[in-house]
Amino acid sequence: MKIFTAHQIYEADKSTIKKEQIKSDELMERAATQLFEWIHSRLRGTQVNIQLFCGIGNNGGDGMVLARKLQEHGYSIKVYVVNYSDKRSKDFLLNLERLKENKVWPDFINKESDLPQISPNDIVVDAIFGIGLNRAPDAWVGNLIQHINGSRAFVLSVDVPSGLPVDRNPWNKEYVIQSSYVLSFQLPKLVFFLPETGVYVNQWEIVDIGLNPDFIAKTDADFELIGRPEVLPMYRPRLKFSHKGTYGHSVIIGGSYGKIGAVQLATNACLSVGSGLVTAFVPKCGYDSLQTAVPEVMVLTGSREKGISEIEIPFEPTVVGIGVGIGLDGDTVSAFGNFLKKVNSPMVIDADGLNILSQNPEMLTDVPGLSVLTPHPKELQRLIGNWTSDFDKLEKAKAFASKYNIVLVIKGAHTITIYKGKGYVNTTGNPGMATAGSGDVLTGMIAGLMAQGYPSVEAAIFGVYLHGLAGDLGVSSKGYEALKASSLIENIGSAYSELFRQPEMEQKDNTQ
Ligand SMILES: NC(=O)C1=CN([C@@H]2O[C@H](COP(=O)(O)OP(=O)(O)OC[C@H]3O[C@@H](n4cnc5c(N)ncnc54)[C@H](O)[C@@H]3O)[C@@H](O)[C@H]2O)[C@@H](O)CC1
Ligand SMILES: Nc1ncnc2c1ncn2[C@@H]1O[C@H](COP(=O)(O)OP(=O)(O)O)[C@@H](O)[C@H]1O
Ligand SMILES: [K+]
Repeated sequence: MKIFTAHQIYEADKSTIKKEQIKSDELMERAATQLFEWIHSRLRGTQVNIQLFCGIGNNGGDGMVLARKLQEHGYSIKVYVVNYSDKRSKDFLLNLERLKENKVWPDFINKESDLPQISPNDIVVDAIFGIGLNRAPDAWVGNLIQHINGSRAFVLSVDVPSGLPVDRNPWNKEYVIQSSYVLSFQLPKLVFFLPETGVYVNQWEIVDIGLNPDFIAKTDADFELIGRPEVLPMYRPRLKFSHKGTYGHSVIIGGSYGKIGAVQLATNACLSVGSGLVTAFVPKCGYDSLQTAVPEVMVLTGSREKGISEIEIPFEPTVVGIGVGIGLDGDTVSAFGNFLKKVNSPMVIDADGLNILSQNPEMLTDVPGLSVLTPHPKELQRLIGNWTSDFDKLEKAKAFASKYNIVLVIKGAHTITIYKGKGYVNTTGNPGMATAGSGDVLTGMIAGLMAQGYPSVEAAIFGVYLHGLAGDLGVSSKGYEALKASSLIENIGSAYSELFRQPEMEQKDNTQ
């Protein structure tokens, strides 16, 4: 699903109004009716106090329509107009009048007003600001937002949490609604998925308001949300008359004394994701344990006992995954640099492989094009330098990936894969995966997919999705705390099956 900027959403609104020859208030009616249906199907008339806080723009207009519908269906409502400006939108005013015709008179809140009582049992509808927010809310509006946040009531935000701009970080972090649930119109917003701004959104859901599908299809987006519909077409089925040679020979290079487990996890994941053959290249100390732990994996060793000091692979691998557990010893760094000069096939580079590159940036030009680099935030910072916000980080990451013609996988709660100026935002995974070795598993999975012929960017997007799905299946039996990296590997097979589960059993993967 595409992720649009605020400007693109306004354009989509306009093109819908033009194409369908409707008036803007009809689109507002349509949007807010969907909000009403969502609430009504859950509350089914339950008498709970619903307090609606509406701004004076179109987000507030949505709130006005919603208030009218709730009132018409007998709900107990209290409506406030947060009167932060005299530039009221046309459709807001129209729907304010319609509400008054229904004999509902909102209270107007301004700078001098007392803050209304909100009980923890109330439902708050947050329709103060939408995607039109273009500066920090005034202090008194900020205080109201803080008051709502402090109420412990369930807060349902219309389109976006009020105070959260969609294309940048908030001006004032305190002046943003902490949403229990966001009903967002038509397309998801990038801020829902970034570490600094995603914290304002507990859960979200898309409300389809029928914006012009042709416009959406033909408009290029800088970011795309990756769910099952996006990854399914990437899947490469196994062929009846295939053999292990069809699915590539992966080589995983890494490990040092005390860190052989990283290679064990990566090779095992590589096999489990479907690589035809897997060879590990490790220092001598890793030989016995690897051969015992993963008998399917072939093992080559270097000449040293505890670390890698030269890398010789006596055949042409389909793909190389390098860096897990490899360490930063001087001889290892030289071996890594020399190997980069020799290798032609795209690689997956992780962990200390990335740290070696950060410390020796001249080596970056030897990284084969279309290689996949998989940094966690700290490793990314070492590679691209400091950033001032998540938006700045993404710009820098895009420039870095384009400069070296690589795929950059920025790992996190919503891992973002960057390639050719576009970002692909993952939707699977959970905090149970914040555990030692889960990144090693991802390295093996992406390498194993590349070995099978997935183009690098698809291997990264598909691998990240499948890795997160394996984690989601893992927690359903193990819980968050007990999930280990090896549990991810155990669940790779089920994750593949889950991809093809019938839609009627489907669950929405739209929670944080
Ligand atoms: N355009 C359409 O046809 C549709 C728009 N919809 C709603 O419209 C919203 C966008 O509406 P608007 O563009 O009117 O914008 P908002 O309702 O988000 O904001 C209202 C106006 O307040 C002003 N403003 C921005 N920041 C401010 C601040 N800090 N303090 C004081 N004033 C500030 C701006 O001029 C802005 O246009 C969407 O989020 C969505 O809820 C929906 O009704 C769906 C259809
Ligand atoms: N809170 C989280 N939600 C979803 N996925 C997570 C979360 N925390 C970590 N992960 C995933 O787990 C992996 C951790 O990788 P990494 O930090 O390299 O771990 P390690 O170095 O221990 O292998 C990444 O793929 C990341 O996206
Ligand atoms: K809002």
